Amino acid sequence: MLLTIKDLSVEFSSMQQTVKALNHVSFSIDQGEIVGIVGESGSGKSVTALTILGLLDNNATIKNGEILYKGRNVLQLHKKEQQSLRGKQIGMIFQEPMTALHPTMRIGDQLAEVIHRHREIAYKEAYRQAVLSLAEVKINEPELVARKYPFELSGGMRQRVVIALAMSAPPDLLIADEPTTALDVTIQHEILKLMKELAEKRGTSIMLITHDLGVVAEVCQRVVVMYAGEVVETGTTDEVLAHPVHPYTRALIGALPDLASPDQPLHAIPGESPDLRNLPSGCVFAPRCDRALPLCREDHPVLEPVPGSRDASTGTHQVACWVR
Ligand SMILES: Nc1ncnc2c1ncn2[C@@H]1O[C@H](COP(=O)(O)OP(=O)(O)OP(=O)(O)O)[C@@H](O)[C@H]1O
Ligand code: NI
Repeated sequence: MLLTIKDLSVEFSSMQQTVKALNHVSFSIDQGEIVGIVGESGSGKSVTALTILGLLDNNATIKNGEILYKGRNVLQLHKKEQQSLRGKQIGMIFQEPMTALHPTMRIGDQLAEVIHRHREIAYKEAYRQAVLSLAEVKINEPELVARKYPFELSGGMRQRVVIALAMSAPPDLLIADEPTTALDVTIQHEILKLMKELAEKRGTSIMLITHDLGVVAEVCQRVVVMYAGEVVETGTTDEVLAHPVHPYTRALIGALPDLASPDQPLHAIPGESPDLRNLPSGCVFAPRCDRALPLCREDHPVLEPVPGSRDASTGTHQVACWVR
């Protein structure tokens, strides 16, 4: 495994209250694998990414767990080592491409600068490779674009540049947090396809954070479904989409726009996610669950292999639900 997260719990203290953002989160990402992390707003997707990257806010405390990257616990690295891990071994892409770009530096220079630093090659050669990397992310007329400033490009073009930057080291793992959310739908598909192609070509793993199960279905081999700071279901994308077990996963699938009958309204999931300052003692989803038993309100279910599932032999399909 390239990345293994074991039993990770993270809390934030703000205004004398404790927000339990992550509770015993465990999952792993294999070499070359594209894994989707899906869940509604506030489920802990970004906090998971920021913990891996060592970028948590100062009011965060890691209460429990470890994050093994190539067998080393990144939570025990010094600031300097974490910094060199970021960018060089683990690339990052966030929702808003402008935040990753220097506003007053030409595209080619930004890329060349990073390539020069990471690959330790002369600047002139780095610039030549920068132009090549623009061509690799399917930017037409790369020499011309290299001489432009970020504001001169469209949102989709900027995100392509950010992908080129993030892949320049080149990293073994790319963490992409809602990389296409700010883009319009046709551009979204192009960017996802590009990320998938590049990852396959280079053997890069991707942790793709999204609230959109449709995105997961399009590019991810495996999926981790999060709810209120917990992993509630995980497995191969095919298995989880075809045989979802957790009522929350089922609800997410039910909320997908039905391509066969586009006139159907979207099914929103009724109810609200729990208050992370005051979590229920039983299952976190029980208050919204239409199949909840008395047991579900009392006892907290943990992730366990789904009995009888196609993947049961390898134990990859797992669910945290009493009604499985
Ligand atoms: N610095 C912080 N201080 C206090 N609470 C925080 C802080 N950062 C995150 N949180 C809380 O942690 C929880 C998880 O947040 P996170 O950003 O991981 O959600 P998410 O799944 O990425 O949601 P979204 O889809 O909206 O990006 C939220 O309730 C959020 O309010
Ligand atoms: Ni987020």
